[in-house]
Amino acid sequence: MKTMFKKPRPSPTSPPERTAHLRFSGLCAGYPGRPVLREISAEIPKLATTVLVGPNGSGKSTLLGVLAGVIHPTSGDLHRTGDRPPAFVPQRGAVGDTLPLTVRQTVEMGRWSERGTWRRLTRRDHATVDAALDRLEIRDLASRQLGELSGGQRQRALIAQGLAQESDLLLLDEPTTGLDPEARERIGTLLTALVADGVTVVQATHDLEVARTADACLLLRNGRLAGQGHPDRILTTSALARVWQPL
Ligand SMILES: Nc1ncnc2c1ncn2[C@@H]1O[C@H](COP(=O)(O)OP(=O)(O)OP(=O)(O)O)[C@@H](O)[C@H]1O
Repeated sequence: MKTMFKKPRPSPTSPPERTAHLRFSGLCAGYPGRPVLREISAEIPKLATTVLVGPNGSGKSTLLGVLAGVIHPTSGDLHRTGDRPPAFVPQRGAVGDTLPLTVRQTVEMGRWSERGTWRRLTRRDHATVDAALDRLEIRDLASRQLGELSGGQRQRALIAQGLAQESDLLLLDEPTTGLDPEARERIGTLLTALVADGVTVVQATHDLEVARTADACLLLRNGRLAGQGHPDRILTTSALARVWQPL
């Protein structure tokens, strides 16, 4: 697998196109004894929101894991622009309720990749953590235990941890699942604002309403790409019926 971090230089003769933040081809990945992603080739546009849509088990989380660098592809090429590692916000359910961590400690973990696990946080790290808490409007929850929070509050703490990484690529696994409409809208508004601030956002979602507001969509079925492009063009009634029909 090749991973490139340099910004591609546009050729003066190439036609204008939306720059890709990530580009991958022939990507295969999975778990020991369980291949999941099969020959996926697609692009994630820079400074845009992209949704990964597909039935349970279609490979959305696995693809996010590959883009985050936590799952290594078994074959294929992955090219990434930007010089900071991606920030990955896992599914809320994947984070233990019983972890003895406060909200502030959870968000501080977002500085570990920069600072190292056991090094003291600098004044700048603390300022970054405070800014992330403020952005998610959870500064008043900073000393509460993660396990005592509501689902929406915990989700905001995990997103704040992602923001504290100060990456230009934010990957989120179902950030709005199980949230009430107000919490969902709050997160949607935040993600749109992040794009305006220079962040490329990719989220896996089951929420077709959220998906239709994205700039781009990758539709997955059984580990294969069933479509990519603007949600209006990809999430048609017939495509959804085809993708959701039993295998
Ligand atoms: N850690 C793991 N070890 C083995 N198999 C796994 C593991 N995680 C996921 N799988 C399997 O990989 C396949 C794809 O799972 P994945 O979580 O990527 O799908 P998904 O589209 O995100 O699903 P969902 O919508 O249910 O979250 C499934 O068959 C799943 O059982």
